Amino acid sequence: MKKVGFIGWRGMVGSVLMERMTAENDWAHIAAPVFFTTSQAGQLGPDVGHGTQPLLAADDLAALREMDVIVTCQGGDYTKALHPQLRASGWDGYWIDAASSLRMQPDATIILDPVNRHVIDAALAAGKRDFIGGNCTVSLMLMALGGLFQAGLVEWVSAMTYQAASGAGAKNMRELLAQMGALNAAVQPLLADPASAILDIDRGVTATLRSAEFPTANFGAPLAGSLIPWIDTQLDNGQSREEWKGQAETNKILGLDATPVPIDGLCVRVGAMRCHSQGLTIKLTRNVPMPEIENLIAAANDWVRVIPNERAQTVRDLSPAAVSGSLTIPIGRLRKLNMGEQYLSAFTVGDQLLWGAAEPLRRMLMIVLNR
Ligand SMILES: NC(=O)C1=CN([C@@H]2O[C@H](COP(=O)(O)OP(=O)(O)OC[C@H]3O[C@@H](n4cnc5c(N)ncnc54)[C@H](OP(=O)(O)O)[C@@H]3O)[C@@H](O)[C@H]2O)C=CC1
Ligand SMILES: N[C@@H](CC(=O)OP(=O)(O)O)C(=O)O
Repeated sequence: MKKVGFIGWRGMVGSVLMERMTAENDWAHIAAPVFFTTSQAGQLGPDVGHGTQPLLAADDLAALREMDVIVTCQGGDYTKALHPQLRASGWDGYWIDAASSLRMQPDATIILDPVNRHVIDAALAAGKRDFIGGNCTVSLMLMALGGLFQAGLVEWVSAMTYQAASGAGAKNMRELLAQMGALNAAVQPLLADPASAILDIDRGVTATLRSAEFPTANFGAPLAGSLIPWIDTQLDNGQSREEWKGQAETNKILGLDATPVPIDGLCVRVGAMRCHSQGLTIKLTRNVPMPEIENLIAAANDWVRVIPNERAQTVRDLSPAAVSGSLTIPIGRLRKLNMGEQYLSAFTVGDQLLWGAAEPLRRMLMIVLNR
């Protein structure tokens, strides 16, 4: 059995990974998992059915080099610091990583096996060793639209996103709730009085959103009762880095770098907790009837679910509230747009901590362990 080391296992993404591995009984495939830490070396690690062992230091190169497989959810700074040292030392184990740092490196493969198992298998056969989870928005879009890409039906995509607080980290999720609480508290007496005027309540909310005391240390702006139309850093061409990832990562995942499909849009942070939603405009390469489109999308993988373009089911099933904590990828609002028969609209929602982060890593680990 291969030796597997875990770094970042107690963070938000790492905890979801641990939960999923337990739910799928994955620990049975690992003789003695080794847990590392950047801050708690020597303390007892988690018990995943093999007893507890002291945590090892995550910068202990000798201990890391003992591993056949390293799975890290620790973040990009850790990857940038340790991965080059390990490879320079001659370590040729499998590196499975949630961080973005290595994704576009020529030797790295972006993993989303329900969509690109053929790319992963080719990389393994070619002796590649770096397998990196994709950007959450990209992975969730591909889980939803994989059937259309597979059929060669996508000429281009414009994605307008509605991204959850969790994508910015655990502290940001707390800050969103603190903002919600502050807004409610500011107008509580007026809310409790059914005779109060709604415009007075609204004035109180707006004043609170704009007040210096409103908690914005992590987001840098109000999110509850508002939104933030910029995610990640600014690029010279006017895109945000999150928007740039759409085309770059999608084409790398699909192995289409030679003839890339154009993908662009606007990425927006909204007050959802852990589900990213996306409104998609798709230009098809040819006019295909709606039932065929729906069949292609639905048949692409075991998690995508087509929601009929009908009000009651859409409101019930196509929202962060419905999807949070589940692996299901609903896609709905499917219809041809006024622009013409080759223009398709779609709306999809996905849990960004599951298919957006932890699940592709978990599945890649199982692919490697079962080789
Ligand atoms: N958040 C997301 O949506 C996504 C994140 N990623 C990637 O995953 C990386 C990790 O993200 P995320 O899980 O959100 O990061 P977290 O901040 O939740 O965890 C990162 C590390 O912080 C340390 N830590 C310190 N205090 C605590 C505490 N009280 N509870 C838990 N951990 C603590 C842990 O390291 P230690 O045990 O060593 O102290 C932990 O591994 C990101 O940097 C990114 O590269 C990828 C896709 C999506
Ligand atoms: N940038 C994403 C989360 C994330 O971690 O993305 P990446 O893995 O590409 O850095 C968001 O804010 O929603």
